[in-house]
Amino acid sequence: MRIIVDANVPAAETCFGALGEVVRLPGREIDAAVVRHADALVVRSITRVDEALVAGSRLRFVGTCTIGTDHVDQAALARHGIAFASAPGCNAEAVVDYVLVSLLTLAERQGWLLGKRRIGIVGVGNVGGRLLSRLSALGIECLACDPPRAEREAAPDGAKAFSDLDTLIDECDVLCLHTPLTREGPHATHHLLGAQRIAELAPGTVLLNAGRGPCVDGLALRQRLAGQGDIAAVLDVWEREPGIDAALRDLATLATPHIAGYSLDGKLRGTHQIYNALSHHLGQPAQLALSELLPAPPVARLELGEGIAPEEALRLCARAVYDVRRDHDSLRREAGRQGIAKGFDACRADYPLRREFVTLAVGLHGKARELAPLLRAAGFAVSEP
Ligand SMILES: NC(=O)C1=CN([C@@H]2O[C@H](COP(=O)(O)OP(=O)(O)OC[C@H]3O[C@@H](n4cnc5c(N)ncnc54)[C@H](O)[C@@H]3O)[C@@H](O)[C@H]2O)C=CC1
Ligand SMILES: O=C(O)C(=O)[C@H](O)COP(=O)(O)O
Repeated sequence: MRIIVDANVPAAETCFGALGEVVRLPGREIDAAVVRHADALVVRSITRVDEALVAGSRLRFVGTCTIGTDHVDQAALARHGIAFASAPGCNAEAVVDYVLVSLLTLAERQGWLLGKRRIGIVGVGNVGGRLLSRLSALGIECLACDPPRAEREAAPDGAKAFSDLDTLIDECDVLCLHTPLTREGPHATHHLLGAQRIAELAPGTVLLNAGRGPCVDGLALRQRLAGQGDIAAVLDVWEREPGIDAALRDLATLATPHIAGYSLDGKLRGTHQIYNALSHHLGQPAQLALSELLPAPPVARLELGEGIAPEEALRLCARAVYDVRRDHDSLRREAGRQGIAKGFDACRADYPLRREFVTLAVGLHGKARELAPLLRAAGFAVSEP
């Protein structure tokens, strides 16, 4: 059994080595010639899995260790009788950490309080739903937009859990996009934020996209940022990755190379979900538990004494786990050194160790104990001695 695995999949040998011979390759080098003599293929989001890749191969299983599946032509796999699995929700907590750190960073730079902003969440699935829960627990006012869910979950009394996108644009200070990329159907998301909606954003709005790049019209956004300069953008995903628009990157307040979900925890969950799926496909029991793959966190504990303001405490704890400014700076630096596309990929291939908020235990002392509900709501493990 020959299993081709993307070189960016952590713990590949540990997991898939138990099921067959593992051959590791950079995702962009996985082509039809490589796949021809493989039985299983394990990818991340940068390998386009389509008719041209799989036709003529003896593949029986394809797994993507990612949430997004827009790089996989599932109809082509079905035509060739190839089983498919993805990893729903695997890195959703990491994306929520990314959003919180980014907004806390922006709040610090621009001099506002996150707690005073109204946040619109577009796409309320595994990522958006967790974001909504954490922000609501923090006492932050949120509006949620998810037309497919609104249709499925319409309440008999007509009560509305969801708003439409134009209401979010009118009423929110921050818009967070967490939609999949779809190009067809009544709720297609390609250029969901197109030129007209971008023109309608009120001055001062923050637009954060951690879904897929083509959900936003990058040219229209660049023109708005360059022309009026009165909104702010936090962009993790881009049209035409890795050859992204350098001018748009320069105009974004925070610009990162598609790493919102790149916690070690999230990546290992993705590997483990596909390991389970392939084991199941082969009719073998999965022997490895996820807990066996995760190391101890590098920063396990932080002690807070009194005298620290609530949002400052949040920012401090968040940055002890993950500081988004590092990823913003490394994209700029590596693009300068290697060119935009190579730099973008290099930042992702050599991504430093990052864990999730839940791995940080926060000790609270004296009056700082009052911060316990806030820090728990943000996702940290809090202990009050
Ligand atoms: N930047 C990054 O590193 C990452 C990006 N992602 C992206 O985020 C996307 C969302 O992830 P999950 O929440 O786990 O997916 P999910 O499938 O659990 O949720 C997506 C939600 O979007 C909703 N939706 C679909 N069309 C919509 C529209 N036109 N307007 C508003 N809502 C719409 C769906 O009904 C669903 O509830 C993924 O498909 C992936 O593309 C996911 C993980 C990491
Ligand atoms: O899970 C997803 O969906 C993502 O966007 C991934 O975090 C992207 O990671 P790569 O597949 O590009 O390594």
